[in-house]
Amino acid sequence: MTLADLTGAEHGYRTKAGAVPALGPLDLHVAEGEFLVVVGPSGSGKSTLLRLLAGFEHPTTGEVRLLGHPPVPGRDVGVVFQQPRLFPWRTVSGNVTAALRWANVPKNDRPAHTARLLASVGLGELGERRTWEISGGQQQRVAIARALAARPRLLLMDEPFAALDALTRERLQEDVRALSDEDGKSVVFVTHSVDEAVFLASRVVVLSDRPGRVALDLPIDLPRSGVSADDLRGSAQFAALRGEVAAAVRATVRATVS
Ligand SMILES: Nc1ncnc2c1ncn2[C@@H]1O[C@H](COP(=O)(O)OP(=O)(O)OP(=O)(O)O)[C@@H](O)[C@H]1O
Repeated sequence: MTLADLTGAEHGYRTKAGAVPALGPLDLHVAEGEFLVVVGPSGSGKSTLLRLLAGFEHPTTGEVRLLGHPPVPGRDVGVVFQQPRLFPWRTVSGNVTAALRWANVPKNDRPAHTARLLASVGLGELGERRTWEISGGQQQRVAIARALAARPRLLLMDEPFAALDALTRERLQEDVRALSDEDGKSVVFVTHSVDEAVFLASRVVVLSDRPGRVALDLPIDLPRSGVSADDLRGSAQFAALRGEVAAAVRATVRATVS
């Protein structure tokens, strides 16, 4: 079954200076279990695409459907942003428990769910810390656990690792890849990094310059188990796919400049 569908979807923002066309028209279908990574130049409408899927914005024309219906904010989707946006007055556990409360998980079940979610993002030992007592990478792990709390059918991630150092970023990529594979979780993930896109994705879409349209739609058939992350990143197949995506991104930028 198709999980999410954009059909002839366009979005423009109204500003004092007039309408700003941001995205589309776009036909894009996200299948159940897919890890779709969207790459494109700055301003090509990647965040707008996520906002449409989350139901934060409605298309100016065309249709957006999630499980066959217009998306409703907070229902069926979890969102992770570039900044973790945690509640500083709560502990790490408290941040996840709050999300479980919003998801109407019964009070007695919340401690066990919180422990399971924190363990799944590698934070089993840090539940009692305050959010300022953990690193940026760990804060982003809390944000992921919080987004998963409501068991969303679709996880939307908007450049979630952009502010992290290179090593932390690679560790988080490996963990998110494994997490989505174990869970069969459907993900739409936005990044500027071609390496990150090819490593994470089961499919990469490159958007053209604003208003973004599909410039490349490429299945990524890299093995999702049985190979170490280092071997995968060093493989000839990875290099070939990276080359193909990078060429499409360069072409969108050239089209903008010329
Ligand atoms: N609230 C808004 N009001 C007016 N214009 C907006 C608004 N949000 C985004 N835009 C414009 O819409 C276009 C697409 O923005 P969007 O944030 O979706 O792009 P993006 O690809 O995510 O960019 P980046 O890679 O820089 O984060 C841009 O030209 C942007 O300036």
